[in-house]
Amino acid sequence: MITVKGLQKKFKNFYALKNVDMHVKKGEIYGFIGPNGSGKTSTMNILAGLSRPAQGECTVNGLDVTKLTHPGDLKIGYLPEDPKFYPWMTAHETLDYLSGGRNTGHTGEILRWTGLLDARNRRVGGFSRGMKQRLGIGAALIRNPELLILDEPSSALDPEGRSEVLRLIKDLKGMGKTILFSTHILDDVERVCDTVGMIDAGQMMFEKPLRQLQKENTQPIFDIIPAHSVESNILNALERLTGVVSLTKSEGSLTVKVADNTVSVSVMRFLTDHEIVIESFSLRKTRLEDLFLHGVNTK
Ligand SMILES: Nc1ncnc2c1ncn2[C@@H]1O[C@H](COP(=O)(O)OP(=O)(O)OP(=O)(O)O)[C@@H](O)[C@H]1O
Repeated sequence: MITVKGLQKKFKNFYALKNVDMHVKKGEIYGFIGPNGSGKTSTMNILAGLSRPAQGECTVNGLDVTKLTHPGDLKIGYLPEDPKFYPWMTAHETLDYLSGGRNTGHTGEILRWTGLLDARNRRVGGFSRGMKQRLGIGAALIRNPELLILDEPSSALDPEGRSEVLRLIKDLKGMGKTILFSTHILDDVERVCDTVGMIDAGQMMFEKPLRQLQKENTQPIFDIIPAHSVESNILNALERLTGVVSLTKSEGSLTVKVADNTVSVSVMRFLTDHEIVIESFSLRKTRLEDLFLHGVNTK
């Protein structure tokens, strides 16, 4: 759906984008992450046909965006970082206006889907941030595009508003749409994305399926919470088990560092043999948050 190669963007003498490669596949949710000022909006504006790159190849929906005569030719849905609406229009009037007065059935559907049906006759000027954002997503969908580019759709919202927006993004995927969205909230990426691309200072740091990223960064550490306290001689025996590298005990939980994931079998067997009731047994995953901080700080 989107292929970007060697993308550069220059503002006077400053390169906001130095070398960006991206591949967004049909039907996926792609999370575009990066710290403030890293180049997410600059990239997305180019992809939406709103700005021209200094250099690089950029194909969106089969069209070369560097040769567009009008952004509307792209047939995508675009939600800017801070969507603006006429405050005196109602939600219904806004969507009707954006659809060019066509497709009124679709407008009703969008109002229902975005949870704005009851508020359809209220002026948008009085809408909360979350309502405006949902209206913005609805507006991006008004012409039924296959690809949606959403710039920070959830970042300025409270947890409930974020959950609602993430639900809409998942729904869009269910409708067969392709979604590229930017965010700096890594939890949101972990909740909905298929692929993650990370940009820092105008350069892509990585682009990988979320599952692969999580797998590659899984640490062989088990966090075990026993239901009752475990005697120290049993803990010592557990620490001596083949494959166990170290064991640390803290406030009712055990941190067991192992050589690799397969050691889970003998650790579980040990716990069963010693009739240790456990409340939780989990393999620790490196959170995207850690990767992000690591990637940014070790550059
Ligand atoms: N019109 C402009 N003129 C000059 N510099 C700009 C312009 N637009 C963006 N920049 C600069 O380009 C860099 C990338 O900005 P961009 O808005 O793309 O980042 P971002 O990742 O979207 O940041 P944020 O998360 O804060 O929105 C920043 O250093 C920014 O100051």
